[in-house]
Amino acid sequence: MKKRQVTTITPNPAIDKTYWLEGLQPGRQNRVSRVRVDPGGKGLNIARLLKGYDLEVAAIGFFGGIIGRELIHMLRTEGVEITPVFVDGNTRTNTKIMDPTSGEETEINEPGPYVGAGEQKQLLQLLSDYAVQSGYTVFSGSLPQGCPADYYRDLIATAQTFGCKTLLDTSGAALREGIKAAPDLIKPNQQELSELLGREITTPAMAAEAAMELRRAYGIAVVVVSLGALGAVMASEEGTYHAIPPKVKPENTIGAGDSLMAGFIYGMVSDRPLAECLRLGVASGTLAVTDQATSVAKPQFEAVLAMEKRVELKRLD
Ligand SMILES: Nc1ncnc2c1ncn2[C@@H]1O[C@H](COP(=O)(O)OP(=O)(O)OP(=O)(O)O)[C@@H](O)[C@H]1O
Ligand SMILES: O=P(O)(O)OC[C@@]1(O)O[C@H](CO)[C@@H](O)[C@@H]1O
Repeated sequence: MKKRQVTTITPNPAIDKTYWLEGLQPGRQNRVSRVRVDPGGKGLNIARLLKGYDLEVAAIGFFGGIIGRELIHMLRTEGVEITPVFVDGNTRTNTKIMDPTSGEETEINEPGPYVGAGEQKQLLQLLSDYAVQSGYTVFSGSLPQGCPADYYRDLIATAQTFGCKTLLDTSGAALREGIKAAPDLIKPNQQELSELLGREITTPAMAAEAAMELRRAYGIAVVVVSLGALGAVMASEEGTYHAIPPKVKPENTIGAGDSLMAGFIYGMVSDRPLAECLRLGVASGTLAVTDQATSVAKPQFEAVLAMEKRVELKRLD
């Protein structure tokens, strides 16, 4: 019996600083009307959400400087078990600008501190310690400077040797290389999928076709493609599905993908059929966009269950 249900791996965590600013003017002085600060980084968002959903979860990643220590403090205050690999330099601050009138969201993400080969090895070792105790390992977000594009491939291969299920949510070269390790699940969004395949994916039907193609080409058991307000499609051995969310008023869609992942993982951990995991994932993602925080400030599973009832599930194959 594994001690922990889920371990999330966040190589490039962040503090998210969100500004509310009407009519951003590049090249001019801009004054914001409101600001909020949240812990950020995809894997840390997933860990906080899963903790809020009452799962046994641990988080590991690279942290540095004052911001890194502040971030660890914020997470521990919420009761998230976190084991850092410390690096020189400062954990990044990612700036998000919300325009309340247009609804436009602008993201300015820093590259993160430099992570050397020794620290990369330390995280690999730490992952072995956690993978042996965990049912699922979740690899999320961009890689910091210094990490090669195939770093996730090595991490995933290591977790697989301990019989862990591996889930990957990243973009660009890290995604292209990471899928070569055949993780159990990937969750690109529409843009990440288009970039990966080198062609524009614009409809749920195209996304479903592309998801099936990726399963076949790389031996990935489950491919979920998130499509913003259109929900998400999934290709799996249990069928191809589209989960469609209800219409909601979006407050902040940043981190919605992490909430989708958290809902989906909750479903997997509780042995639900994959179509139900997708429905829970879309419910959790949709709930997140109604919250002003990047991801969700105070995740509660009862709210996900209420939203789940409003998500329509369609079989596509
Ligand atoms: N405008 C919206 N209305 C309703 N639900 C939404 C909206 N935007 C996102 N969602 C929900 O959140 C899920 C994930 O959204 P999205 O595809 O934007 O993820 P993402 O691009 O990976 O997000 P991020 O990288 O910011 O975490 C969707 O599948 C859907 O359930
Ligand atoms: O730069 P990355 O690692 O791709 O994304 C980082 C990030 O934008 O993702 C999260 C939302 O999903 C935020 O908390 C965080 O700032």
